[in-house]
Amino acid sequence: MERAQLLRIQSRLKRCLTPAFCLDYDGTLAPIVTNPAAARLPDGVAALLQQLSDRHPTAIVSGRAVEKLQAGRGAWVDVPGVYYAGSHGFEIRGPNGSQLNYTVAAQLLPEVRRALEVLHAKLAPIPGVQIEDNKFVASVHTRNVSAADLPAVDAVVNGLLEEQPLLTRTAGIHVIEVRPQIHWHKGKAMGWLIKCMCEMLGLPSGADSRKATAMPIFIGDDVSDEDAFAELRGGRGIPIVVRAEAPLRRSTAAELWLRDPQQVAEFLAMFLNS
Ligand SMILES: O=P(O)(O)OC[C@H]1O[C@H](O[C@H]2O[C@H](CO)[C@@H](O)[C@H](O)[C@H]2O)[C@H](O)[C@@H](O)[C@@H]1O
Repeated sequence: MERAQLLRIQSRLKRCLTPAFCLDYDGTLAPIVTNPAAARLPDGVAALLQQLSDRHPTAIVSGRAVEKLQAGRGAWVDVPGVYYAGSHGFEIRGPNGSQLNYTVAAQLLPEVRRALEVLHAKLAPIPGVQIEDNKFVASVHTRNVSAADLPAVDAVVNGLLEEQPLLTRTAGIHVIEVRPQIHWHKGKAMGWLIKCMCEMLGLPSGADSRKATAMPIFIGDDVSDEDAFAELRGGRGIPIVVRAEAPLRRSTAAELWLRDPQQVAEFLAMFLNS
C-alpha cells in the first residue's frame, strides 16, 4: 500500500478508539480458485485473524454460509474470537460460544430451499454449472460454463424468479446468486455487526458514540462488497477494494486499494506490529 494511502488511514484512525475489521473471505482472505469448494485461507492467516481479534473487533463478512466458515470439523476459518456475517449478511453469529445468533428473512428460507431444488433439476443438463448451497443464498457458479451456454443459465434463473418473486438475483465473479428480495446486504449487516461487537466487547455502542469508538475497515473484492464500501464513504470508515489492477475511480465505491490476498495479510499484520 502506498504511503499516501497509509497516511489517510492513520489520520482517520486517530479519531477513534479502535479499528473494527470487516473482511470478505473469497478473493480477499482466501485466493480465488476454480473450484469454489476448495477456497482456503493461506498458511498463517488464521493465526493472524486470531491475533487481530484479540486486539480489535474482527468479523468475516461473506457470501458463504456461516457453517462453512465458523467452527467445527472442516470449518474454513474456525478462529474463536472472530464474528461472522454469512450468506451476504443474512446470518450473523458471534464468536464460538457467544449468544449472538441473528438471522434476517428466516421466513424466506423455504423459498431458497425450493429454488435450490429447481436450479439443480433445470441446470443439470448444462455442462460446467456448479450450484452451491449458502443457506440463505443459492449460488450458481458459471466459471466453468462455456460462453455459448451462459444465456441458457440466465434463462433458467430468470424463469425461477418469475415463479418465486420473493427472491431476487445478484451477480458476483462468475457467479449468479439467488437470495431473498429484501433491503439487506453486506453494508447493512456490517453496521449491525459493529454495534453488536461494541456491545459485547464493552465498548461505547450508542449510535453517536460509536463513531468515536470503532472505525470500520472493510476489505473486499467482489460486487456484493460495494454495498459495504458505499456505507463507509465520506469518512464514515475505510473502504478498501482488492483488485489485481488499480481500480478506475468510477468502478468502485472503495477509497483505497490492495492488490491481492497476500497484500491484505501484510496490511492486517501491520496492525499487530504498531
Ligand atoms: O463474499 P465472499 O466471501 O467473497 O463470497 C462471494 C462468493 O465467493 C465464492 O465464489 C467465488 O470464489 C470461488 C473460490 O475462489 C470462485 O471459484 C468463484 O468463481 C467466485 O465467484 C463462493 O463460492 C460464492 O458462493 C460466494 O458468494
